Parts: sequence; C-alpha cells; structure tokens
Amino acid sequence: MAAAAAPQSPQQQQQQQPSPLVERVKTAAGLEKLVLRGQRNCSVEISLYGGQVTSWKNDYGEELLFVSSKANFKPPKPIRGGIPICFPQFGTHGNLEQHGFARNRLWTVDDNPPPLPINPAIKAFVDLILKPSEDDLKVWPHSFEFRLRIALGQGGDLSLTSRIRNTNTDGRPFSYTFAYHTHFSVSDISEVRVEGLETMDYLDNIKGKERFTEQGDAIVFESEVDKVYLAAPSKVAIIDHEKKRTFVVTKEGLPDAVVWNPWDKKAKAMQDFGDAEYKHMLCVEPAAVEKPITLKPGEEWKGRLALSAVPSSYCSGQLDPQRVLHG
Ligand SMILES: O=P(O)(O)OC[C@H]1O[C@@H](O)[C@H](O)[C@@H](O)[C@@H]1O
Repeated sequence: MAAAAAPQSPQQQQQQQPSPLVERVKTAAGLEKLVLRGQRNCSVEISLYGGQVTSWKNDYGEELLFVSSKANFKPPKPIRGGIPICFPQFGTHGNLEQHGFARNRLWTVDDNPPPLPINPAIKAFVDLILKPSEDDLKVWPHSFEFRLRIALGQGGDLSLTSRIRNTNTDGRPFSYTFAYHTHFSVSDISEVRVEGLETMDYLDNIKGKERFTEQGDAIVFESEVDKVYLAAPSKVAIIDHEKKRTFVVTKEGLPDAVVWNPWDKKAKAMQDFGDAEYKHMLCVEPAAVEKPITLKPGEEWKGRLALSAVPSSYCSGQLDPQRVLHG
C-alpha cells in the first residue's frame, strides 16, 4: 500500500498554487502595482501611479525595459523609465507641463470596461482608466475617459491599447498629442541600430524642431538624439547587437515615432537618471505629434503599441530587418 503523503503545510500548499495571472500588490513605497504573469518567467508590472508599465520580462526573467536606478516612484515626479503615457501633450508641443499630466496621475482599475476584442488565448491583461480631476480641468478644460488595456501575450509579447473618448457635454471638440514613451533596455547604445526609419523626415528637437530627412541606411548612436520621425512605418526594429536581441515595435493609430537618447551631458543634468545610464537605454516612442488628434464629443480614438523581443543573430545576417519589418 502506498504511504500516505505527509500533510502539506500552508506554505507548501501556497507554493504549489499557480501564481495568479493578474495580481494587485502594494509596493514597499506604499504604491499599488499590478503584476501580469505569462508562461515560464514572462511578466509585466504596471504602476497605478502613472498607469505606467515599469517592467516587462521575457521567458528567462530578463528585464527588457529600462527604469533608472534613481527613478522616483511617488508623485509628483513621473517614474523615469518603463512606458510613460504622454497625454494630452507630447513634449513641449503645447502649454501644459512636459509630456502632459497623465503620467503624473493615479489611475484606477476599470472592472467593467466597454468590450474590447482580445485574442482569447491572452489571459493576463488589465484595464485601467483615467478621468480628469477638478485641477486637471483647470489646466486642460476638457472631459475625457482614457481607457488603457495592458496585455501579456502567450509568447511574452506586450501590448498597450489606449482608447480616449471626448466626454465634453458642452459640444466642444478637443485636440491632443500623444506618445507611448517606451524606454528599452539595451546592452550598449553604441552597439544598437534602429531599422525602419531610414529616409524618413523628422523634426530635430535639438535643432529647434527643424525638419530634416534621415540619410543613413540605419540609425546608429554616437551622441544625443531627440528626433520625431514623421509618418513612420507601422513597424520599427531595434537591434541590440551584443545581446543578439531585436525589439520589434508595432504601432497602430500613431503616425510618428520619437527616438531619444540623452547621452552624457543631458544624463548628468537629470537628477532621476544615472550619469552613465544613457549607455543602457533607448527610447523609441510611437506617437502622434506632427498632427494633433482631434475628437468631437462622443468620438473615441484608439492607439495601440505592440512589443516583441526576438532573438537576432544579426551579425551573421540571419536576421533580415526587412523581413522583421515587413513580415
Ligand atoms: O524628462 P522627460 O519629461 O521624461 O522627457 C524626456 C525626453 O522625452 C522624449 O520623448 C523627448 O523627445 C525629449 O525631448 C525629452 O527630453
């Protein structure tokens, strides 16, 4: 007769419980975050402060996003890294604070969002919502509902879907600019190339937002870069040569793409950014900057970001960026 199994302690029982696909936890700093768990060691963390993705890990539990070691995680400063939401203004394209106020606000979980079709295989996702406070209405006198769905796909892909609705009751339309201010973790910025933006026109933020045309056959990094590429393709590839990893950024509803690395001088000037951290990060930000988005009351805009990280032995030419970009 088989020996009866020894009774399990609650801890052992807990250990064997499968981790919940979506968990809400309080951080040490007393802030709330949500954890999405996928297959193997894939996970995503979202801070309710800012409605901001602050971690995206792959099968091996490797962190794929950059968050500064000196980041603030409490109001009023935004969290330096992950995927801040720039709304209702990108950068200094308007009279609000830089990048608008959405990333400096406490978002809430939307338990009953309007239906948004999702691949039924995706089980780990959360819906957040932001509405303007009385103070927000003083700086930006428009009522809106901003719904953000963050989903972790079966293969570890990360997607963010924003739905912004004009809920003005005074009949007034509103216009805004927007970006998913995505900070990628890279091994060494001097070993990184960006494919898909060559020959595109861009506004150069370090040359008075003047318009130029990209000349190179790929973008490489040797100094500060702060460019808004206009009417960019729906897919952009970030190739990390040293890590043999390619990030594929897919965007919908967002015509532009911002590429930013502060380099050494700007890095030293940011108190929530390590002096040498510019070497290990790159922002590629699907955005709507050149042509603000205008919504009439009742209208809703949808903008989507999909991220995947694929192995790339680019140096051996096995990864054809054109194939990655054009399927
Ligand atoms: O320090 P912030 O407000 O997060 O902005 C960082 C950078 O964000 C980038 O998106 C902008 O193009 C840069 O001009 C800006 O400096």
